[in-house]
Amino acid sequence: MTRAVLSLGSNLGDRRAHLRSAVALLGDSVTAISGVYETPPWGDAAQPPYLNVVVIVDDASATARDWLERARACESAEGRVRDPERRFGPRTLDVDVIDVRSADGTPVTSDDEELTLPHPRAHLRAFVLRPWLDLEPDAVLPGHGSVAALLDAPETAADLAAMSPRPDQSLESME
Ligand SMILES: Nc1ncnc2c1ncn2[C@@H]1O[C@H](COP(=O)(O)OP(=O)(O)OP(=O)(O)O)[C@@H](O)[C@H]1O
Ligand SMILES: Nc1nc2c(c(=O)[nH]1)N=C(CO)CN2
Repeated sequence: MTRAVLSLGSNLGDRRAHLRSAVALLGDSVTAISGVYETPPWGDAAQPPYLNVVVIVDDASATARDWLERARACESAEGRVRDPERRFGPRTLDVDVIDVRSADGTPVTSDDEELTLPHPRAHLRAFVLRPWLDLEPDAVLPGHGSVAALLDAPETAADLAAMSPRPDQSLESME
């Protein structure tokens, strides 16, 4: 497997610094970084807004499981503490594996609780779909259709309207 779409989010501490550190840790595998968006918290409203980006990563030797391990390593490096009482609560860094493709472009699917692919809630999250669409206007989320259509759906409308581009927080100079 070679290519993955990762969603990075932060709403505690120096949010941009956490995102930057994660991109640096992912290293040469990063092939594209979206613009940064300020986004309303999804799933648990009583927390500060997030900064979110999507990155595309590519590594011919990486399995889907390797992308999960790398995502977890980024979260640990940024001091992510899990609160068992708040599934979608605040965090220094969240890195989710959204979509993985094998070398020929075939989507990798998995029902494993440890690694579900595509990510089971990505189709409901404007904070994933909007920056992904910026990078790949023809993107498709396997099992759910085009990312552009998902962003037109009522499920994502309110969050899409409430999120805003933050060019002042851009990570692009790291590419
Ligand atoms: N596609 C995936 N990407 C990241 N983690 C996943 C994925 N599928 C399953 N998991 C599992 O989900 C567990 C919980 O992850 P985490 O605490 O980051 O969840 P969350 O970010 O609060 O919620 P969400 O998964 O909805 O983004 C992880 O330990 C991981 O093993
Ligand atoms: N806006 C936004 N909301 C979230 C995010 C995130 O990255 N951005 N991550 C979460 C963890 O699942 C829960 N809610």
